[in-house]
Amino acid sequence: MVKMIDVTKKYVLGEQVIIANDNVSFSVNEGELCVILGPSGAGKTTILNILGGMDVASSGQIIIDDKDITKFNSKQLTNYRRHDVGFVFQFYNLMPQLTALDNVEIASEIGKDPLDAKEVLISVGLKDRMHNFPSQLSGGEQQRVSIARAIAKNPKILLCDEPTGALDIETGKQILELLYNTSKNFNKTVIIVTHNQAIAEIADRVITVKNGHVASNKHQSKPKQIHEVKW
Ligand SMILES: Nc1ncnc2c1ncn2[C@@H]1O[C@H](COP(=O)(O)OP(=O)(O)OP(=O)(O)O)[C@@H](O)[C@H]1O
Repeated sequence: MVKMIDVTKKYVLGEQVIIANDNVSFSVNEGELCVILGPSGAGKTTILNILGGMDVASSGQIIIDDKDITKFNSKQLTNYRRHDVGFVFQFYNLMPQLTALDNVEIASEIGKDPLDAKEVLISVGLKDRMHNFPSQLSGGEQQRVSIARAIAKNPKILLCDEPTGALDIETGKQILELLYNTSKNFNKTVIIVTHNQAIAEIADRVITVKNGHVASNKHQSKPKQIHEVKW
């Protein structure tokens, strides 16, 4: 369902050419939770940005549901970002002047087949906090809002860049559990980028990235449960 084939991304800075992704190939199935693991600078965020249509590959193909998004024009790419992809970031990126509910509704309204914003907020455990502003919520609660925002527009794929990076261990585990349940209950493909090895233990698939290329791609038939993971 999500397939990268020989994707290379080069950044040209004057005389300098930086190869952020070097012939990256992998695929992730529908409903899988995939962790892309690697050290700082390995090229993880670049992969996520290219998959999400926020950056363009220098070469290669990105097949999403049998369509090559590298062939999309800018309107098709905007539609793809709008309808097919949900993003979750390390620092939530919520709109501070809007309540949790409004933050989720504003995103769901642009979806073709959105889920009910209130129901999604209830499903992420925020039944009693949906009328609060982001500044009135803890980091973990804000991340739940941002996940609800991504889920509510009912995309095919959730792309998460260090979603637990700003959270303590326990809150981070709750967020991972939520992402795992999202992949299973909503049958979404969830891709998480992280440098935290422990997170990889809960994944259906672990893709390790080093110096811009895929060093390993492992399917885990029995991933660990969140409570078994230590970091
Ligand atoms: N816009 C850009 N212009 C030039 N170089 C870039 C740009 N974006 C990323 N790079 C370079 O590409 C390489 C991969 O960066 P990327 O952000 O994908 O790594 P990462 O694995 O996500 O790192 P981190 O975990 O630190 O976020 C790095 O060397 C980075 O400096």
